[in-house]
Amino acid sequence: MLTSSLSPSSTQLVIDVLDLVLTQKKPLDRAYSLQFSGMTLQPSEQGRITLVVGDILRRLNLYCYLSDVKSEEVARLGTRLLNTWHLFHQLPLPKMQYSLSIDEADLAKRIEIAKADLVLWDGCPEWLDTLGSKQLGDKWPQERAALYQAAKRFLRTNTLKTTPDELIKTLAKEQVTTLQVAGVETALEVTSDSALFRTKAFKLGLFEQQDAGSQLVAAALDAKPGMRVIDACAGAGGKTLSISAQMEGKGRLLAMDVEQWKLDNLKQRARRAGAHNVETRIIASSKTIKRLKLTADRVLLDVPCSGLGVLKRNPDTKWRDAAERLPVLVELQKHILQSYSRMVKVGGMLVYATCSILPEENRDQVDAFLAANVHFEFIEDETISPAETGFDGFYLAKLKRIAEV
Ligand SMILES: C[S@@+](CC[C@H](N)C(=O)[O-])C[C@H]1O[C@@H](n2cnc3c(N)ncnc32)[C@H](O)[C@@H]1O
Repeated sequence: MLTSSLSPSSTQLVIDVLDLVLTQKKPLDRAYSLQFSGMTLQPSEQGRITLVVGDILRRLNLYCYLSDVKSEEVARLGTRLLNTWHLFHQLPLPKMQYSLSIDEADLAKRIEIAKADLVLWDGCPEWLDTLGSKQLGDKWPQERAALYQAAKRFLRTNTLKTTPDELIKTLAKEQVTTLQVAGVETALEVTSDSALFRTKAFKLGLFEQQDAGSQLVAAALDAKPGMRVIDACAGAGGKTLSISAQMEGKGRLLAMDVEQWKLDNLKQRARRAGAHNVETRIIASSKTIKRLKLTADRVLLDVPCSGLGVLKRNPDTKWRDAAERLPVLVELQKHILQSYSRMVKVGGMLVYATCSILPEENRDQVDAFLAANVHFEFIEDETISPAETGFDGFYLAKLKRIAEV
């Protein structure tokens, strides 16, 4: 958390970013790029702004209650929200020329009331609490509390170019301090406030920023050099690059997606990482999948999902009603699993994965698939719990094809 208050100009930037997200419904990363482009902000100040925006979005309903400001009033009453945020975190108020005052006695009363309402205290919207309680039962309160914590920063060592030990030393020379992460071989946790993307180590492709949980999902694929591997929902390639390193850059790794701009981004990242065995292919129609029938030793289906495991990193998702989108996503996941599983060869393995912790998107999907596809066998599954690991939340299931049909 901050140890000094925001400057007046940074306070205004926080209000402007929040307004873009909450009133104009822009995704958080888009709001940052709209707000920061063309500005010459010190990386440290940019870091402080993103820290405050992130914290406010993770517990928006709490801060709105404490300041008596509605989320849609942020442009007009944002100074009161920000003053409240500073007082709540025991920081001096920002020195703005004009700002709305706070009744400190009323704030103290509100804090006591909020402490007694754990759903509010954990910054959880009602729709999410209902969904989480229904699907996770007793496990939900601890996940709900974990999901308002700030996301830790993790790196994945690019083992095509270096080792975790070497990377720790290389980064230390650039004033980036890191720690090894127990149980995740390639992961380092960043413990300094450094701007990672400006380091020489990043430009040389020695690491990628990737959550430790996401690294575990990619590792579950157990891809070996020389195999034919398909990452069928590759996006911008977070897991693809990790898989390429597992394969030591040898064999064929096909990264597919329905969005070309993501694959273009992936190609650039692959070049920097020296991941020369990555090939990209747009999924233009069902024919793209049919042509690859029974060809792959490994298939990763990192399907589109509610993203409810990664709310620490994407807290704006909390304030869009994802419950409405859930049935559509569940249908799409079902379709992808049924149709894309055709690409696995006999004896090959499929990994179905989400960044959700909801059983409906996870084990329920796998069980329904297995019931309808006796030529696949369940190996094992794992839910990576934010509460238990401190990582983002993921699910992965390993399935083996035992016959053609
Ligand atoms: C969870 S994201 C993948 C993240 C990526 N694997 C990573 O590690 O960075 C899901 C991806 O599925 C893609 N997608 C959506 N519909 C799809 C479909 N019908 N077939 C394949 N990919 C799809 C999305 O464009 C998105 O990039």
